[in-house]
Amino acid sequence: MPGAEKILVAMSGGVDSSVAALLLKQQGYDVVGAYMKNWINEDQVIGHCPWQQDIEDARRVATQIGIEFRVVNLMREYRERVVAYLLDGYARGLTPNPDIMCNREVKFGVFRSWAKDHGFAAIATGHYAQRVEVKPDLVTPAVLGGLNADGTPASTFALLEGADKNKDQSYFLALLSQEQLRDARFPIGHLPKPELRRIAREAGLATADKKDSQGICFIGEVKMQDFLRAYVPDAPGPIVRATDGRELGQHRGLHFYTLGQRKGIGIPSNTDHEAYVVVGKRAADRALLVAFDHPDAPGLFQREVRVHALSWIGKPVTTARALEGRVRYRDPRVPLEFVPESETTALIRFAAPQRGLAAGQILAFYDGERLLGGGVYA
Ligand SMILES: Nc1ncnc2c1ncn2[C@@H]1O[C@H](COP(=O)(O)OP(=O)(O)OP(=O)(O)O)[C@@H](O)[C@H]1O
Repeated sequence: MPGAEKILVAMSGGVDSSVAALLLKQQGYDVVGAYMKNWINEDQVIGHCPWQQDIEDARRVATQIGIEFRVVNLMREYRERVVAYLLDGYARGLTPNPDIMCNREVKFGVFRSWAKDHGFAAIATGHYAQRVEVKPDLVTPAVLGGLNADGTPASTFALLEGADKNKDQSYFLALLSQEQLRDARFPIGHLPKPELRRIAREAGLATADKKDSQGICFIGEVKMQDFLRAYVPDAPGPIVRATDGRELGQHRGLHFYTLGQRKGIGIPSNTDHEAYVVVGKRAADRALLVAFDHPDAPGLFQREVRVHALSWIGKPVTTARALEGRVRYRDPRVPLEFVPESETTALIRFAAPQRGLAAGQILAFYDGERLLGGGVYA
């Protein structure tokens, strides 16, 4: 009986997860709310951290809804699995994606395990994404993560974009596995945001008018630049114009820059008001390569790219086929040809050249609004 299912709701202190908890409670589930304490600025290196306020907000909402509330301390795991990945990536000249890694490793990783260990059937979040059951025969049992006791394939789930296309967060779930999705619930994924706010106000939730969170997952309001300044040593080098090799200035470290970046390069535009954009990094002399922001700037646009660390939610795509891809959060899906080269790598041919595909970032694959999986730009 679904009414008896125990669900642990990840409550961030924001309005989306507040409404997620409310809806599950109204649907008759046995709901407990939990705030994940993942990153606290013990060293006071970085100023304002709103986590205490967030815990208070989450707790107040839990009380209003009438559910138990806990704080789960995952700081060690977060440091090991997300901060270490982040710092290692920057040290290697990549542009990591901590939000996506945090979802795979922490929210749907250790937090999910914690929930299962404590007798919960599933975890829920306030992501704008939709989980739907699909026919078992669409996915091989090996991918499903198991068979039922009678030998038939266990249920399979697909992940669809959130119904509110302006808020869709499926991109951030691109590296989830079938097993992780099986244990996940997205109670607000079918709602348009204005409707969600209305529900929150009508229920008088303390977070009804709280503004949406910004910045990277769990590092709270801290901007990535401040985080890097505090945790990665400076490694200066020249800023070089890619088109003619002319040195234009100095930078403090390649980790402050990413392919396609225009803001904060520190080199003024020329007299025609043309802006510089980052087009590459040269490891040998730590040069930051820049060019005027034109479609033909060397290295800025790519029609072909390789991805590695392929990850699939359902059946892996093992033969060349036409798919769609989202090259970054909030970009529209674009057509591409997926050409597998091994189990974990593929060559991607975009129908139209794509701008600023930084090594270390994630390409998410879609079949229409169904998220299939993702890979990391080489
Ligand atoms: N510190 C946290 N503790 C518990 N759950 C969290 C935490 N941070 C994020 N989450 C969960 O992950 C979901 C997506 O996180 P994100 O940071 O993108 O928030 P959001 O979309 O603004 O949602 P919200 O309005 O609930 O904060 C949240 O809705 C919540 O379920």
